Amino acid sequence: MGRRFNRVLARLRRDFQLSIITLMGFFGVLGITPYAVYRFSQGNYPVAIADTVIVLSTIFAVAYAWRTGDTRKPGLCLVVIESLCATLIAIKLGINGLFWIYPLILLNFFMVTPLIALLATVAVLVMLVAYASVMPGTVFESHYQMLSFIVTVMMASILSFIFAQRAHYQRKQLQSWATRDPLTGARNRRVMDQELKIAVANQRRHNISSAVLVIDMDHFKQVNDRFGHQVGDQVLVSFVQLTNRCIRHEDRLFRFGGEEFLLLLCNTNEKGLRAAAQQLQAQISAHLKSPGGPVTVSMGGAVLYANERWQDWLERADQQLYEAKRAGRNRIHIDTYQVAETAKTA
Ligand SMILES: Nc1nc2c(ncn2[C@@H]2O[C@H](COP(=O)(O)OP(=O)(O)OP(=O)(O)O)[C@@H](O)[C@H]2O)c(=O)[nH]1
Repeated sequence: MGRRFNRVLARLRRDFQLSIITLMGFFGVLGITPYAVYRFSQGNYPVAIADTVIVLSTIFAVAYAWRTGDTRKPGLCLVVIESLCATLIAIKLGINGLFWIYPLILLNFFMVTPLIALLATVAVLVMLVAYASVMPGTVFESHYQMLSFIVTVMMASILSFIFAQRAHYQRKQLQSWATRDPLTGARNRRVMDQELKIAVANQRRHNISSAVLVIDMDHFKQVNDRFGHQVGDQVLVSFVQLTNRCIRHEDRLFRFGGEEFLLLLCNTNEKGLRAAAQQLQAQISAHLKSPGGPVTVSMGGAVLYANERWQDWLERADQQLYEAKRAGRNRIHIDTYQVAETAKTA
């Protein structure tokens, strides 16, 4: 029980959007349920049903987010459903219903991207004003009240939009600082460990094979010594740009050490690994250069075995890199399961 609770807390701490959707859901259900009960007791069924739909859809959205880890779809659904219900409630209750539009604005900006939230709020405003124009005296008691409502809603929306945009940008920047190498933009070592663990889990649960390629610049010290550190840096940056252009969208490049990189290829067997390595090497031979001429790389690769620990998998690829270096550099060495088995039995 205690461990389960700790796991829930850890997940909430790790996943910002999940914690937001949970918090909003909690307060939404807590705040609206008494009103739903009250409206039913008063016989105001359209509003009672709208309140109930809000409560149930909120519970469903939070449960969906927890089960799947996807917060985008339930967030969007909530924004659409709650905007429609809040509009209906405001139409039915007039000024008493209009108060609910303000928490709705906040909810929108917490749940979806700032632009979608702004559009949703404007849509609610347009629906209310259009209805009030067709049926005067239903939603607003006077033109002055309608104008005040439009101005205050727009002010609240625009300020929320600016704040949300800024928070969105800062979160992205923080995420980038925490996960990317500042020089090359490749993913860093911390993310690498996590992604390798995910690949191992995918192998165990879904039998999806993954492969790694450890790539190391050849004689890179000479580049630094002859042309300076800045030129060395530029070669590293060019290498990452070149590699990112060559690999598939789902593959991941990490900066493993100084001039050592790791390429994680998902859903790849030994044949695929070899083909990817050869293609990358051809591109590097053709395009990666320092002022002293072409820069070559050595590569060591390994496909993940069933039930293998990620550290052992990495160790095998590293061993192959070592062999490639020892064999003269500018070459690819791939660890083969069959060969390893044969060698053991021989
Ligand atoms: N410019 C630059 N150089 C780096 C960076 N990180 C590591 N290096 C350099 O990479 C070089 C690595 O040298 P070695 O480990 O001797 O390897 P090497 O010269 O490539 O030789 P082999 O790997 O055996 O082919 C060192 O000179 C490091 O200073 C970096 O961020 N920028």
